[in-house]
Amino acid sequence: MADCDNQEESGMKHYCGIFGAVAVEPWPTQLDLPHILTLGLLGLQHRGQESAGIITTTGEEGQFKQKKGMGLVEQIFRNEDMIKLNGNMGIAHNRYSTMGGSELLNIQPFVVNTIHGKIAIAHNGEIVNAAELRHQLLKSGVGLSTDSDSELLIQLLTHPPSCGEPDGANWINRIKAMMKVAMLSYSLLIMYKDVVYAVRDPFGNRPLCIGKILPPSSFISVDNCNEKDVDAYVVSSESCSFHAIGAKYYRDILPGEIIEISKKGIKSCGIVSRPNGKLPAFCIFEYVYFARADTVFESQMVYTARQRCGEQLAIEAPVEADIVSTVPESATPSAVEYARKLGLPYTEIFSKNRYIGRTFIQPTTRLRQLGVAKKFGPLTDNFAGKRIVLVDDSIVRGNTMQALIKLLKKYGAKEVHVRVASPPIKYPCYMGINIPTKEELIANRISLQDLPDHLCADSVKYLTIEGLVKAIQEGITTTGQPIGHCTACLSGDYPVKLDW
Ligand SMILES: O=P(O)(O)OC[C@H]1O[C@H](OP(=O)(O)OP(=O)(O)O)[C@H](O)[C@@H]1O
Ligand SMILES: NC(=O)CC[C@H](N)C(=O)O
Ligand code: SF4
Ligand SMILES: [Mg+2]
Repeated sequence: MADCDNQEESGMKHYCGIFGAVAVEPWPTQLDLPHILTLGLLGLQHRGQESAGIITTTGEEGQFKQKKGMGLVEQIFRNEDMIKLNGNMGIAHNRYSTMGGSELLNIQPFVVNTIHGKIAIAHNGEIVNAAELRHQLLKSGVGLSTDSDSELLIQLLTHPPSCGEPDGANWINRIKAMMKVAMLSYSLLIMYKDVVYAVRDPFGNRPLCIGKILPPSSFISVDNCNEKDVDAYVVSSESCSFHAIGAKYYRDILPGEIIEISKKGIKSCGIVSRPNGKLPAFCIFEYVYFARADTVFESQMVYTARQRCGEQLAIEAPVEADIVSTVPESATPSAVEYARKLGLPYTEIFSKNRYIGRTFIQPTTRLRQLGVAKKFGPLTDNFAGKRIVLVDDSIVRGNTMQALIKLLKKYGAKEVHVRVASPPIKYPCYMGINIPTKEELIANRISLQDLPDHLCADSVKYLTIEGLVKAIQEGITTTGQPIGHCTACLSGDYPVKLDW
């Protein structure tokens, strides 16, 4: 049996969070925009912990104010920064780097000067044809100052579209021209003078939704309110960030849609279609693991979608046991529902230290070999002598699962049956998620047959791809829109043909 105790990395990481806010007229707004943006970013902290930035403007003279820094939101934005960032609108970004190192230079939002004034951009995703776009831009005489793919998008926007601009800058046409050449994935916020544009790539690979801040005493519904009832519009990678600022989820931005937000309200400026009538490819792992459970995507709460995955897992892979438990956090809704479906008691067996982050400095070898014991403590009384079903949302390298089972067995578990609420991850992702190389993925290293032995488990079963897609799509109630999800890391079926 291979020993993974000295490997600490776990999970699929690297996805950014973007957040924007525009106060409605009259300007100057009475709202505290810098705090709204900071709290918005804080609600998206799980999506990016390397660095963060906020850019605001009064929207009047085209000037931007900015604050950027390495680290967590709380460490970067201080009260004195809030005063300096005062404005009527702004965009913000939490970063996990996918292209371009994790350093000051690459912190977003990016700003450039154009012939019409400054523009700023915040990007979540990864451009799959970045190498080709970089080459074309450099060849056309554009100088680039970073290795980031997001800089390519802002540089593309500085170019007037081929149809020309007889009446001055036409940002919708520029955005559409950029969307024609930049291949997924991107959810974007673009700020220019007194307008923020919110954009999702035609496949809708990364999420983006709109919320409304209504007056605190308002009883008006978010769907039926007039524009004059709204204090501000907010845009976010996930609706979970709306709770802390008193905003209500209004709707998702559709795949390929361009939304214009100004002090007058929001306006949809059209939808850029996908090639050959292909279906959308919203990342299914946003549901499985990335997003916070209280987020709403495609009209359903992530927690509820995860519950359905657990229910489907119970249908596909039942097992006789005394208790069902979770690998906290993101697997919990699936575990709870797996237990309910099979009529087994759900019991917590781990206490998780929530303060162990990714930036934890590598300690000495002796301490490092304690592996996940730094992250999880066993609740021994709850499981000693019992047959356990341990549910996790995903297995990537297998480090977490192997170490946890060893811990459970060491403290007296009788049997441990692993049930995974998503299928084996076999392929890399080129769309903004840093999945380990093919060779590091446990599904490519160890056969299903040998996996229980490798993990020290009594049995291991995964949810099927069909089961996962069914569980996710069943809860989507929006009508009239095509539904489709990317499952490329599970199936090898990528939304666009890749050249490498
Ligand atoms: O197979 P591995 O490479 O070890 O990674 C898999 C684990 O990583 C993730 O959890 P994570 O601890 O990142 O966060 P969570 O609290 O959201 O579950 C995921 O939920 C699995 O538990
Ligand atoms: N994870 C992301 O969405 C990253 C955005 C962009 N590719 C960057 O590296 O900055
Ligand atoms: S390959 Fe996997 S992680 Fe990447 S976008 Fe598709 S479903 Fe999401
Ligand atoms: Mg986990």
